[in-house]
Amino acid sequence: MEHVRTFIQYMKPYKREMLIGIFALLVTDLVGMVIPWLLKQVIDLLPNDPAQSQLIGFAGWLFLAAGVQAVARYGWRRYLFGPSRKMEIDILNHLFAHFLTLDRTFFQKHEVGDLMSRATNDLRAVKDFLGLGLLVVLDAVVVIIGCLALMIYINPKLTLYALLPLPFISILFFTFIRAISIRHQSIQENLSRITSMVQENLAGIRVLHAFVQEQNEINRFDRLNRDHIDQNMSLAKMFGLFTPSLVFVIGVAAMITLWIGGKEVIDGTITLGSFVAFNGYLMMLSWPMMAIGYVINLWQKGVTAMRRIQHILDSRTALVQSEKEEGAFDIRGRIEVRRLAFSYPDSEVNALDGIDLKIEAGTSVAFIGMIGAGKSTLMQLLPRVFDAPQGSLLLDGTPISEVPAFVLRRHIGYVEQEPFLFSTTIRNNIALARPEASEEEIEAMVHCVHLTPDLERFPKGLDTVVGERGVSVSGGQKQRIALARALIRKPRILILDDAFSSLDVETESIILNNIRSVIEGTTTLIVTHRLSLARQVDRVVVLGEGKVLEDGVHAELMQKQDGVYRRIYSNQALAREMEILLK
Ligand SMILES: Nc1ncnc2c1ncn2[C@@H]1O[C@H](COP(=O)(O)OP(=O)(O)OP(=O)(O)O)[C@@H](O)[C@H]1O
Repeated sequence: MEHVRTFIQYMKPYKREMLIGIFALLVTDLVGMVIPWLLKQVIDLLPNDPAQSQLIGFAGWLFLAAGVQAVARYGWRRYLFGPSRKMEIDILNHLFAHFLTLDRTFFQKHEVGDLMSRATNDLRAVKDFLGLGLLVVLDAVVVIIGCLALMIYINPKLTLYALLPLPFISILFFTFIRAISIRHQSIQENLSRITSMVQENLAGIRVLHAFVQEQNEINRFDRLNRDHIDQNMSLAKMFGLFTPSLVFVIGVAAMITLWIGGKEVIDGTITLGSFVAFNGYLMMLSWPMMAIGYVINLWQKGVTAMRRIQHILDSRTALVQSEKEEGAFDIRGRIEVRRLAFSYPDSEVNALDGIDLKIEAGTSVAFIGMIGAGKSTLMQLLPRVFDAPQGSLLLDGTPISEVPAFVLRRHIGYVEQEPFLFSTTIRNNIALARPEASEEEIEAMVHCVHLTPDLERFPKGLDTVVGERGVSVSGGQKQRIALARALIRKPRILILDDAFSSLDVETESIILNNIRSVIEGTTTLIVTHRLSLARQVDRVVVLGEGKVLEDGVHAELMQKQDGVYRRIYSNQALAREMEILLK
C-alpha cells in the first residue's frame, strides 16, 4: 500500500482532468442504470393500453439516455486514460533523472537489461494500474452500490435471495489472490531476464559472431522464453479457473432470481416491469464481479511493478554528499594520498593497500605496474567514481569527499582505455565536455590530438556520426576523440588511463608533443604499460599488488640494480631492439 501511496502522488498535477473523467464515468454509470428503469415504466404501462405519444416519449428518453451515455463514455476515456499516459511520462522522466544521480556501485549491482525492463514493462504496468485499474474499481463501486440500492428498492427479499451465492465470491477471491500474486512476481522477474539477455547479446554481438555462439545463445534464449510461457500459462490457468467460477456463481444468482422472481410475478407481488428491471440490474452487477479478476491482475502487476521501480527510486548514490558551494573551491591540482587502502564494494581483498603519495600541482606522473596492480582503481578515486576512505585522499589539502563530485569532475579530464562515444557526431562527442566550445577550439583540439588526417577520410569530417548508429571508429580514433573531449575543458587534472594503448609509438609521441602546451600547469597522471612514455614525465610511480613499489624520476629508478622499473624497462627496450632487428 505504501508504494501505491507514493505513486498516487504523480496524479496530483492531473487532479482536474481526472475529476472531469470521474464525473463522466459517474454519468455513464448512472445513465446506464436509468435505462432498465425506463424499460420497467414502459413494460408496466403496456397492459394499460398506453397512448402512442406516451410510447414515443419513452423512446425519446431512451434515445437521449443513449446519447448522453455516448458523450460521457468519450469523456471518461479522454480524461482518465489521458492523465495516466502523462503520469507514465512523468515517472519515466523522474526515473531517468534519478538513474543519472546514481554512482558506479549501483550500476555494478544491476544489469542494464533489468533496469530497462523496469523503465518499460514495469512502467507500463504502473500506468495500466493507475489508469485502467482505478477506473475499473471506481466503475465497479458505483455500479455495485447503485444497482444494489435499486434492486433493494424493487424487492428486498428477491435481492437477498439473489445475493445468497455472494460469499462464494469472497471464498474464490481469497483462494486465488495469493497464487496469482506469486505468479505475477516471477513473470515480471523473468521478463527482466529476457530483456537483459537481448540487451547483452546485442551489445556483445561481435564476440558472439567471433566465437560462433549464435546457436547456443538462441537455445538459451528459447529456454528463457519457454520458462516465460510456462509461467504465463500457469497464471492463465489460475484465471481460467477463477473467472468461470465467478461467472458460474453469477449464473446461479440469475437462476435463483428467475425462480423466485418469476413466482412473485405470477403471484402478482411484483410487476413484470420491476422483474425485468431487477434482472437488468443483476446483469449489470455481473460485470463488476467479473472485473474483479481483471482488477486483481492489474493490481498485482501494478503493485509488483511499483515495488520494482520504487526500489530504484529509493536507491541513493553511495558517494558522501557535500553541501559546499562550487565557489568554495579553487582547484589547483595538488594531490595527497595518505595510507590509502581501498576495496571494491562486495570484495574482500584490498585493491589498494596503504598508498602514500604527494603530487604537486602542475606536475606529470606516470603510473606503471603489472595488470591488476591497482592503477585504474587509484585513478578512479580522484573523480570520485568510488569514494576513498575519509581522509586518505586530499585535493589541495581538502579531503576529496568534501568536494562535491560535480565540482571535482568539472576540473578533471579523464580518458580511459576503452572510452565510450555517444551515437552522435564527432563534434558533439568532443563538445560534450564543454558545449559552449567554439568551432576554432574544437578544430584546434582535433589537430592537437592528431585526428585531422583521420577526419579527412571520414565522409562528413567532424559531422560524421559515430557509435551504434554511425560509422565504426577504430580503438585509436576513439581514444583520440576522447582525449580531445577531455582536453577541451582545460582541466586542472588530466588522467590518461592507458589512453594511448591503441596508438603506435609514433602517433603517441606526436600527440604528446602537441598537447604539451595545452597541459602546461595541469597535473597530469598517465597510466601506461609503455615505458617510452615514462621518460617524458616528471616522475614515475611503480605499483604492485595495491602498494607503491618504487617512486622517483626515470634516471633514479634506472639506477636501482634490482628495481622493478629497471627490469621492465630493460625488457621493453630489448623487445624493441628485437623488433627493429627482425624488420
Ligand atoms: N569494479 C570493480 N569491482 C571489483 N573489483 C575490481 C573492480 N575493478 C577492478 N577490480 C579489481 O581491483 C584490482 C585492481 O584493478 P585495477 O583495474 O585497478 O588494476 P590495474 O593496475 O589498472 O590493471 P590493468 O593494468 O590491467 O588495467 C584487480 O584485482 C581487479 O580485479
